[in-house]
Amino acid sequence: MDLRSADPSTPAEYRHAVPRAEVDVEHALAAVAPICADVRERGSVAVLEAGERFDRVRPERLRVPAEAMERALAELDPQIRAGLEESITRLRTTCEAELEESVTTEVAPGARVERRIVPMQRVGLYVPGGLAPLVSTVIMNAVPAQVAGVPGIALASPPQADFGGLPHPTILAACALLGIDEVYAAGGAQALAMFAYGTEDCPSVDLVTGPGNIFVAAAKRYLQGTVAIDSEAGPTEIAIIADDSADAAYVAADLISQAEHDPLAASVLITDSEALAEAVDAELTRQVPEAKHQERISTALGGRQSATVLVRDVDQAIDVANAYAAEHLEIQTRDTSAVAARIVNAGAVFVGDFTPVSLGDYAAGSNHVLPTAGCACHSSGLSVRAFCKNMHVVTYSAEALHEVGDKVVTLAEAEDLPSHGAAVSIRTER
Ligand SMILES: NC(=O)c1ccc[n+]([C@@H]2O[C@H](COP(=O)([O-])OP(=O)(O)OC[C@H]3O[C@@H](n4cnc5c(N)ncnc54)[C@H](O)[C@@H]3O)[C@@H](O)[C@H]2O)c1
Ligand SMILES: N[C@H](CO)Cc1c[nH]c[nH+]1
Ligand SMILES: [Zn+2]
Repeated sequence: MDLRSADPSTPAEYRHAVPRAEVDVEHALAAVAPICADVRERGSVAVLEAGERFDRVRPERLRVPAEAMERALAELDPQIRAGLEESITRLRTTCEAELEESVTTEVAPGARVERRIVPMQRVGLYVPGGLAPLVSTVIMNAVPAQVAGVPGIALASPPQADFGGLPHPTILAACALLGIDEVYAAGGAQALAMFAYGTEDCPSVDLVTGPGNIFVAAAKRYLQGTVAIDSEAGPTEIAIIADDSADAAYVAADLISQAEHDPLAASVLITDSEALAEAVDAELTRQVPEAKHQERISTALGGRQSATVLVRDVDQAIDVANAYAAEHLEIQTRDTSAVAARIVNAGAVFVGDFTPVSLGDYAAGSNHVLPTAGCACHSSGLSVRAFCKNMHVVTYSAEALHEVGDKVVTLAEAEDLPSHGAAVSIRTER
């Protein structure tokens, strides 16, 4: 990979140590805007036509028939089923532990404020299916939604020309395993627009979640405001902070593992050891030719979005990592927990030699739908919290209102909104 030295200037400028992929969300917006507008205008037929154009297949209908789901589950390889069930169990354990309780506070006698946790009522889950059928993403989207108690769950994944226009059978099988029965054969921006605007086949949703390629990330940005989104979970990124104690073969394997997602995927090594950098490069040279998706991997590793960043020391490595805000950050150094404790910007952090990103992709119990393109500075990885809302439920007794009423009236007068005050005094002066 390209070797760059971190600018010795202020950490704020480290953001530019490694740029994001060439085709970033801004550029893709021009491609997705007309697709979304067309779906808004023409509904399902626009979704089907976009699928024909970009996925080279037109399913008979957008909604996947129940028998196709049942068949897919019946025909699912038992070993894959066992893997999915383990992934579901571990993620469900985490989601149930993270589910927040409603809390009631009595701010004064007879004056109660309840923070009620309420699930979204209808959500649209997106599961990528272009370069690889990401069956694990069905789990990452559906389990937190189900634990949150969302009553209306719809899922979309691209139609596959090899499967008669249905989404990949393992994706359908995972849906059936989880009891998700509202599934659509739609991908990319057109799928998200279908969820956001609704069509004659698919009622609109309150929230869209799930990762995707640059067009999916751009569609999320375009549709924000029409529908809530979880985060821009676009082309995959891995950054690794490693010192000379790291195992170069592990580091190279992890960089390759995420590069195989997408030619636009970013693999970034941040190290204070030139020897480690050289050893990782040698391992990449050895391992990449043996990889099934070596072309896609080489493109990703050779892109401007991938690099080895040479830093002065681990302190500077932490500053560069926090500025870059990777989707996945691995830490393979001495004293990994001390380094992990200083990370503030990352989609998820993987600590130590035996916690590779691939573990989190499938079965760690963490969620693999994570913010990319620097969004980890302000956005979170998908969790049960994304599917819940806080709603204050306020209940005052007459006595409690009398106790605070004059102050409410005073503040209303101060804002020249006297009728606000009158709505209180009509009660307290009776
Ligand atoms: N950030 C995360 O949490 C996360 C998780 C998993 C995967 N990913 C990323 O998701 C992506 C999956 O990408 P994918 O392509 O395999 O599947 P995808 O389902 O995201 O995208 C495929 C869709 O893109 C649309 N499309 C293709 N070319 C287009 C064009 N020129 N204009 C408009 N639309 C077009 C098609 O409709 C197709 O259905 C990868 O980049 C992977 O790295 C990210
Ligand atoms: N690493 C991806 C997030 O960028 C998630 C994933 C799904 N399947 C394999 N990997
Ligand atoms: Zn992955």
